[in-house]
Amino acid sequence: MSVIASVIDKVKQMDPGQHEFHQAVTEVMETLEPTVDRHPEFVKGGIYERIVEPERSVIFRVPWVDDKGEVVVNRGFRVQFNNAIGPFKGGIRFHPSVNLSIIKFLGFEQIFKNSLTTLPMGGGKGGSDFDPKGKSDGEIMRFCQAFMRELFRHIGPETDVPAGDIGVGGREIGYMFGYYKKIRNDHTGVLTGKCLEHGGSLIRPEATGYGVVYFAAEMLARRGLDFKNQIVAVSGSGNVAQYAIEKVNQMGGRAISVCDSSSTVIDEQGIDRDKCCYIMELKNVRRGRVSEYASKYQSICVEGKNVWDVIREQGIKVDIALPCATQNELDAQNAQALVDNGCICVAEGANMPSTPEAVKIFQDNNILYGPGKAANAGGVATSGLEMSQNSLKLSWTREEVDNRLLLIMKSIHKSCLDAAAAYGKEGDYVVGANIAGFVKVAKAMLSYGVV
Ligand SMILES: NC(=O)C1=CN([C@@H]2O[C@H](COP(=O)(O)OP(=O)(O)OC[C@H]3O[C@@H](n4cnc5c(N)ncnc54)[C@H](O)[C@@H]3O)[C@@H](O)[C@H]2O)C=CC1
Ligand SMILES: O=C(O)CCC(=O)C(=O)O
Repeated sequence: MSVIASVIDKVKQMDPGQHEFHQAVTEVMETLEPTVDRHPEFVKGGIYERIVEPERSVIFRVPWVDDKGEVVVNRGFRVQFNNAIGPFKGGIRFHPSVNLSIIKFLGFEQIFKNSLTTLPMGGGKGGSDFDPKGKSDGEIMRFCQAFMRELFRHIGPETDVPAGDIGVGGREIGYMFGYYKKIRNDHTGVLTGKCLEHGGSLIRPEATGYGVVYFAAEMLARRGLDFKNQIVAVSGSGNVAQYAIEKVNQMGGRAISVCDSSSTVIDEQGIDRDKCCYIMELKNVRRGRVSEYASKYQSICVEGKNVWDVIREQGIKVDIALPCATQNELDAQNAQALVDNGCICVAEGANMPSTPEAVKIFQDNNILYGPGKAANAGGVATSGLEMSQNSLKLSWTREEVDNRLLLIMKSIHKSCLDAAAAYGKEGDYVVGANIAGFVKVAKAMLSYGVV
């Protein structure tokens, strides 16, 4: 049995039931096969076995008091996966589905994504099964403080630097940072995604959504295409989706969809600047449901279905697909429908949103397919820029950060293509992203000896 197959087997045996983690490991490991012959030193150094095992996983109790005065207990996680090239770095997710498998898959992906950014950041991820939906602001604050009451002892600006993810935005980062500062008496860059007033970076809120569009534009340019007049389907309606829509509009495309966990809205006229501002206010301030959009603007609203189901069922024509909601949201049936309807490009704003079967369909049909770890790396890259500004005690302008983001996305795109070509898989962004991200981390791990 090859070293790769035996590593995948061992992960499945050691961690039965961690389906998302198995999926992420299998997807990455299978594409690393060509590195085995090229780098016998990686095999000898046990790199393949070591890279699938987190440095450490912390699981902790998060007790807090709700508005009725009752004690609620949630579970907290921080998986510090790999710090070979820099401090552990990756977001925190608050969602009822969170478990160890999901946090491990996200932390594992983060290793390669962060390596691709060219910045010195290792991979980690955290979160809780806490459900922010319907909670008051006071409850959110008390939960964030309770979460940080344990997390603080595991993180630090040179150790592990968390940020946001699903259910964690500027408000939550503010509550967590405020509590960290209070109990450590230390105003330091221990979290990113902070508000501007306490050390955040301009463009960080926009970075993941803008970055995914910059990445897609690079892919399209290879075929002499761009965003102008393209019909773009976006899923989700949170941080990544909102700024992806904003950038699609700026680049002359027409974004036609959003969704949340209750419903999907399709607006074939296009979600223009004003409608996008409405969604931002609805989601970030009023914390309402996307179905409200349909009572304000002429559009289709379908309850209980995601964007990709609705697009398939209604036969809606889409040129570019940007899945920006959550893992495994886009399955084979919906991928086939996109292909059949003439879709030319899929760039993932979310982490692992396409199932393995969907990815195969995109690749078999020569669709420009940009996997999340490359296409959505602009968020963490800009977090890296926030860390640099915090260390320098400086704030860069909006233009400066946006320029750096654009250059980083171009560089990630090139690294993917270069690595794919170097390993005999010309044009394959999946192979390219995995190998380019992996080789740098593997070399760093090797240089430390067996630790
Ligand atoms: N925020 C960031 O900087 C980055 C986020 N990502 C990924 O992007 C994705 C979205 O994250 P954010 O926009 O930050 O989160 P968010 O919490 O701001 O928004 C998530 C959106 O997805 C929707 N959603 C979640 N689960 C869903 C489901 N089961 N069905 C339908 N809709 C669902 C939510 O309703 C919400 O609109 C996640 O996969 C995250 O890991 C990736 C890189 C960076
Ligand atoms: O900005 C960060 O550190 C994390 C972003 C993130 O969670 C991700 O890239 O999935």
